[in-house]
Order: sequence, then C-alpha cells, then structure tokens
Amino acid sequence: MDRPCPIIFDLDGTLIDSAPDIHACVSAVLRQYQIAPLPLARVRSFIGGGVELLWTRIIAACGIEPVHRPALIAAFMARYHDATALTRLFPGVIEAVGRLADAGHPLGICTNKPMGPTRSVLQHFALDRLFPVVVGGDSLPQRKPDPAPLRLALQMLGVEGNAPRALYVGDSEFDANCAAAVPVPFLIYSGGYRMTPIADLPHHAAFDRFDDLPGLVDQAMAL
Ligand SMILES: O=C(O)COP(=O)(O)O
Ligand SMILES: [Mg+2]
Repeated sequence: MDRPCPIIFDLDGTLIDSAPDIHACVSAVLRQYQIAPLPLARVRSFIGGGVELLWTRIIAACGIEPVHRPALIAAFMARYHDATALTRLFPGVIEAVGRLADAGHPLGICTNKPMGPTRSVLQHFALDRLFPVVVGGDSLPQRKPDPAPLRLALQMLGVEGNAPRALYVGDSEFDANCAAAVPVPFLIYSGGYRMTPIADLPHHAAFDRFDDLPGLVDQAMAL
C-alpha cells in the first residue's frame, strides 16, 4: 500500500447483524401496548434511516395512533441503548477490519444508529479501539442519506476537500446515496438490510464476504 486511505463504515447491516436485537426491542414495546408483533423480516426492512424512521414505519404498519409516538420511542430507547445479546458480527468482520487497521488505514463509523446503542455495541465487540471516530444518528440534526454525517466523520479523520480521497463501506440505500452526495467511492456489502437491487444503487464495487474487502480497498485505491 502506498498511502493510507481513510475508510468509514456503516454499522447496522454492515459490520453487525443487529436486526434480531432491534426486533426484540420493538416486539417488547408493541407487547406493552397490546399490539401484535411484526415479523423479524418486516422490522429488518424498516432499518437504515435511524430510530425516528423505524418508528414512522412501525406506526404505519401497525396502524398505531401517532399520539403514542413519543412514548413508544422512549420505551424503545430504554431497551435499545444496551441491546447486544442477539447481535452478531457478520462473518470475517474482525479479521478484515483488523487487517485494514494494521495496514495503517484510519477507520471510522458513520451510522444512523443513535450514539448510545452505537457505543454499547462497539464496546461489546471490542471494536471501539479500532474506530477512533464515530458519528451516530443523533450526532447532527441531519442523518444519512444527507451527506453531513459522513462529511463530519471524514473531517474528524482529518480528510478535507470536495471529493476527498476516502472510502465508505455500507449496506443500504441510505449509505449509497449519502456516499454519492459527499461524494466518496462506496463499497456495498450484499449481506445487509438493503431492499433495492445493488445494480440500482450508486456504488463503486460490491462484496459478499468480508474476506474480500481488503483486496477491494487496494483496488479502489489504485484508481
Ligand atoms: O439504525 C439504523 O436504522 C441504521 O443504522 P446504520 O446507519 O448503521 O445502518
Ligand atoms: Mg446499515
């Protein structure tokens, strides 16, 4: 590698499979309100835009009176802030991220997940030491696909400029459109929570296995 390249990662659906924990927290809150739970796949399809959008979608899907929204979100956050029991790293994540860190690439996280649960889950998997920069869904008024959170993460890693030399790695429509708006090249992980075909999303390259990520990074940097 000639020069290190800052690499920012999305979290839910990219590094971690957190949908089972998010689903469990949602189900517990719905049960509290005597509302029938939604299947895991349905809740998974609602993840990506952060907690506010998640609950907008749940409220619409379950036909809940919008007046309950603040109480539902508060009850959800009380469970979500340290929900890690059902969350797993995607296969090969630790090895791939470790290799990129060892190669000297500055690493960061830009997620729409709020900072509380983000910090909990990074600590739980001992990933906090690998990611000196973390921007969460409540770090700024804007969330992905707005480019502001990713621009902030890049700035915190010392990257400046209108089309910075950096990479974003994510799984969803929110990530693809955010990276295109910055703009930075986007590497999409196919195993996450995306609902749109990869071909319909702006991206530089796609990967199915984290073992392939370090090689893809080298290729992207050679451009
Ligand atoms: O919490 C969400 O809805 C999405 O989080 P992500 O940005 O890490 O995918
Ligand atoms: Mg994601």
